[in-house]
Amino acid sequence: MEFPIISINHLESDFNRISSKIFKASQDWGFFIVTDHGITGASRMFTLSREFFDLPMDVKCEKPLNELGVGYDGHKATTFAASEGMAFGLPAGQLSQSPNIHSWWDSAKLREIESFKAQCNELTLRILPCFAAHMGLPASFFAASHNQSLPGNALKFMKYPKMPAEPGPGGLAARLAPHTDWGTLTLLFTRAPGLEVRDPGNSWHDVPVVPGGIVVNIGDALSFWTGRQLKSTMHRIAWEKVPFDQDRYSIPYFAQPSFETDLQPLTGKAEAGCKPFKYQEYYTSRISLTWGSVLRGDGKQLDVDNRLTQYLTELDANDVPTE
Ligand SMILES: O=C(O)CCC(=O)C(=O)O
Ligand SMILES: [Fe+2]
Repeated sequence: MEFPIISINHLESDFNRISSKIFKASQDWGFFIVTDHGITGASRMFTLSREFFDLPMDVKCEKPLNELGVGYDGHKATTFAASEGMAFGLPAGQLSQSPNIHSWWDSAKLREIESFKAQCNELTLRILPCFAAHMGLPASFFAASHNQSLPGNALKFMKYPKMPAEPGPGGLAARLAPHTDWGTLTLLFTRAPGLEVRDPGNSWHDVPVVPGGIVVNIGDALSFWTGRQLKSTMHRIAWEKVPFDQDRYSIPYFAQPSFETDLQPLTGKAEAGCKPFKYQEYYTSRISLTWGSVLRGDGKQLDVDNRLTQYLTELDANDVPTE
């Protein structure tokens, strides 16, 4: 089974053909890679990411991640993730007003982040109409709920630091445990292998590294909203896929609908237990499951991880046959 790689150079002029490929890949895999997307500046983002993560830990920790998805999400070496992150949430143009950005991110750097976020947002607004078109909906149907109000779309710099030794049996499960994303679409910038996804046959499949390509995946919100016509697919970064003595960097961009978006299943398996709810309800439950202890500052991460693992297992059981 070939992992879908789709050039979107002529998306607007050859809309039916290219949007069909995107729709089909999202139904079958929930994942695909886009090339010829026009986004520039990813290298500069990786440079900023490295420079920031190289700062001393106590400096980075001054502004820990908040519930609006802004700040440093560090110290994580748990059963869920062995990573640190710097998240830039909020709707377009609002970062400079956030009290949660460390001063190392001066106004010039924040302008660069905002302009990269704006390019990612534009790409999101090009891809979302592909789904609407194939579901008999107005082109702007999904796009209209994005980016004007909270929570906005989040760019996140991620570093999975190298480890002093290979984790043994019973040690950390993965650099990033199997999970689904919460929002509508994720764009992932990465140059390093390591990401695996569930393929349509439910086996783990390596996501190829395509130079200049962006990995795109469907998140839970879009999957619920489309009555699970589009798949929100489990993905992970296993230890064996990245040498333990190497750092790994990546930059996901998480597009999200506004909090008040009603995720009423539009079509499909609405009757199969998909109850309607607002995106805010889902966001709040996922943020507390994933980052609860980070936000409370009590360090009880393991407990949170167990609940998240259980929750994701249940979600997985609804979506795909168990092994
Ligand atoms: O770092 C990666 O390649 C994947 C990141 C990811 O899946 C996530 O942050 O949700
Ligand atoms: Fe993810």
